[in-house]
Amino acid sequence: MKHARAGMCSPPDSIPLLQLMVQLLNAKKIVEVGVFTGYTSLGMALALPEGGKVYALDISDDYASVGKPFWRAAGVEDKIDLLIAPASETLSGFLQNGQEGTFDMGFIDADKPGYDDYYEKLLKLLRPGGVIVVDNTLWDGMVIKSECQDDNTLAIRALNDKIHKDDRVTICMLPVSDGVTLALKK
Ligand SMILES: C[S@@+](CC[C@H](N)C(=O)[O-])C[C@H]1O[C@@H](n2cnc3c(N)ncnc32)[C@H](O)[C@@H]1O
Repeated sequence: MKHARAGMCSPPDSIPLLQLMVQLLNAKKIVEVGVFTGYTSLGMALALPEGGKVYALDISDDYASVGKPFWRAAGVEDKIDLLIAPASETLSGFLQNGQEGTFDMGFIDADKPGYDDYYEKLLKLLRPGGVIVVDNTLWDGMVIKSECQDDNTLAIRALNDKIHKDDRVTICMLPVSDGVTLALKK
């Protein structure tokens, strides 16, 4: 909370939701795209069973290293693999090394123009019945304001429209925190 950019940290109400998803899915293998303070990684790792893993992807270790002391203090450091690189490359690497269909859950909370690519790659990486959790899908209400035409808003608006029509998934958009869409892979 003392970090200069603490406003990017996910709000507390997203943590019980993520933890419930981990338990409902009996998840053991999770990808998180966008780690920043490590708060959501910590929340999901605490809900994982022994042997479970969060693959935590971020482009910057400046941000991602903020959470490490908290992961250690909570005893979940060995449940989180921090992978520092552009998330698109890391996800492509997972696909290339045969991990398609092996993940239970994905959580997207990174650069908004990258969301569509992360969504497509996560859909391939998830097993049928796995869930992608997409954060910020209400984007502070800007998604319904036609005057908002910046790159971030356009990217989220386009992905919302695409997911709504996407027959590869069953969806539910929740008005939790800044809008959270759950997309279950059929
Ligand atoms: C909104 S923050 C994530 C907040 C996090 N859920 C938390 O609880 O603190 C977004 C993160 O996405 C990361 N990010 C931005 N572009 C990225 C990219 N191309 N690949 C991977 N991570 C990226 C940023 O470095 C930042 O840490």
